[in-house]
Amino acid sequence: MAGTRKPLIAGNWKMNLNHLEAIALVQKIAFALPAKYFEKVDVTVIPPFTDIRSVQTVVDGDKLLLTYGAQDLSEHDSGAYTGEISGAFLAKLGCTFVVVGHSERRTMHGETDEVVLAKTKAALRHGLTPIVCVGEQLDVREAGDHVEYCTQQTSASLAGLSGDELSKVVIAYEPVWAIGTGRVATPDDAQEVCRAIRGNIASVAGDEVASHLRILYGGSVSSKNVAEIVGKPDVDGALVGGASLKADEFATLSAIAAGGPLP
Ligand SMILES: O=C[C@H](O)COP(=O)(O)O
Repeated sequence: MAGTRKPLIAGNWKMNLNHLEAIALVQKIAFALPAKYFEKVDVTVIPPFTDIRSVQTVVDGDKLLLTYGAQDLSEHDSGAYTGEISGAFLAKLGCTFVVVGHSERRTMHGETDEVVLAKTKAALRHGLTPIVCVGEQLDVREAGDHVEYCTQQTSASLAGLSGDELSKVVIAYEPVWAIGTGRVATPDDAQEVCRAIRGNIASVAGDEVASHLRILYGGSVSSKNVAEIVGKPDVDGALVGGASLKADEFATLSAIAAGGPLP
């Protein structure tokens, strides 16, 4: 992580925790992370849609410094799209971030780079910060094509965005083979791809935009490995799945990303 970029720790709860459990978890995380940590790290939680209003109430009521977001949004703003959620609704609920193109949505819901791009544009239209996910499958990694694959996926998922728009995006590199498997990429693996993604952004938007862009790593991040991963120069934080569901663990890894001390 370079000095000019503040690390971001984002806890993607996936389809876990109801709204009552969400309130309890947010309160525990907040209790474990007093204000001093937020000078050095941004911490956000990404609960299911049905929890967001409850999380908003706790964050606003207790004036918490952690932010929150959503796991997906519609590429459309309103209309006959049953089951979809507009970015306008998320903005109204005070969301800061929205995850776009997570590999679970790309794989299970057939989201293409074109859909990811449309959703990224929708997020930006509504003043949300998209966390755009890219990452290779195991066969791509084993063939040694992961760098090219991820830079191409990044280009296609962000195609045509202006430098100003790109400066409002967060990218998350999540090798699919490391998600939920306990098989974490090495810090050097994460650095290799994050560096290439930054270079790719620099080639289309210039060094200034690229040098301010936050690029996260995701895939089996925990308090045991986060220090080494975010210690790499082009890795600016983590998108955390399983370890974000336990308050102590999530607070500890956030504190480590802040440079300590442990809570
Ligand atoms: O969005 C988070 C990632 O999919 C990582 O999940 P994980 O930390 O459970 O491997």
